[in-house]
Amino acid sequence: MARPYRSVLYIPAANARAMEKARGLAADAIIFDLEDAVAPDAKATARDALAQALTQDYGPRARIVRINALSTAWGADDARACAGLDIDAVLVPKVDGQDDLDRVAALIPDTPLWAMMETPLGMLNAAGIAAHPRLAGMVMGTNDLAKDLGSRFRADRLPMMAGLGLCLLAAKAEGVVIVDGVFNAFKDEDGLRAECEQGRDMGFDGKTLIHPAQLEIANAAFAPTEAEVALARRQIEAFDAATAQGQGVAVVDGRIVENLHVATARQTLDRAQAIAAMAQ
Ligand SMILES: CC(C)(COP(=O)(O)OP(=O)(O)OC[C@H]1O[C@@H](n2cnc3c(N)ncnc32)[C@H](O)[C@@H]1OP(=O)(O)O)[C@@H](O)C(=O)NCCC(=O)NCCSC(=O)C[C@H](O)C(=O)O
Ligand SMILES: [Mg+2]
Repeated sequence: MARPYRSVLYIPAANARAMEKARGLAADAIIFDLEDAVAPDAKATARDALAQALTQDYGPRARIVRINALSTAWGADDARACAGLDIDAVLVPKVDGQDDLDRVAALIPDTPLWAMMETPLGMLNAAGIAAHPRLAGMVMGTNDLAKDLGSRFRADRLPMMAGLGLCLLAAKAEGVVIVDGVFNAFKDEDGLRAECEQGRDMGFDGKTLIHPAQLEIANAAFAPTEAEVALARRQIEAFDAATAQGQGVAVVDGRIVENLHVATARQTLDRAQAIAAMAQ
């Protein structure tokens, strides 16, 4: 992961004030939304407002545009408009399979694609979607998924686990970024913190967010803690010392450290470094 994606903030492209405000917010990435957060009558003006907003400097924050599906009246125009924008990725909603990405790729020559993972078919085809040559990231769409599953919202997200797990496996197998779905109750800090911790434990790179008040909690949850960074350094030092003496295993805090643990430790340090670079 060359850059962090702890906090990925949705902003309706019809909301000029929010797009301006985001230039100073502590988000690792921004999703400028032309899809569900924009009313049908506002789609065309939102597209124009977005093009204007993207002439501004968003600093180190990744800029991602969520277009409408090509099956809608707006999708093709959104895709063509993206081809001329200075952005990091185009996010395609309701991806069921590779064909959906092929169709968008044909309209947008070079920009990396991200996929909204939010339909039952998308879950079942996650491996193929992750393997698409233009795909660079996946975003869980847990609201649409719950709608299609007919599932209830639960704090432990048990009904979501099969879908979350399939998408995580697919993303990790292909080495693409994967961020968790939104937490709708944006004033419930404890609920958000718990869901971020769960997502971090599962292996997500970060969380999609709907309000600036959610940024701090997600940024903290998906960053390595000071203790994790310190442990990673000690593991690397201990392993280096062990190998210098011809041994393949070290022991730190009563636990073995082998080369695979060193790989994880290096990832932790790389992640901490990428996060520190965001603040500069
Ligand atoms: C949820 C909101 C409608 C709340 O808006 P509002 O009532 O304006 O909130 P506040 O008054 O508390 O706002 C305080 C200030 O923060 C700015 N603000 C608010 N939201 C954002 C934002 N997302 N990005 C940047 N800035 C934001 C306000 O402008 C205020 O600024 P100031 O004037 O300086 O005080 C609103 O937060 C909102 O619209 N959120 C985004 C909703 C959205 O994008 N939804 C679609 C994505 S979720 C989804 O589709 C999931 C997926 O597809 C799935 O299936 O699960
Ligand atoms: Mg959705």
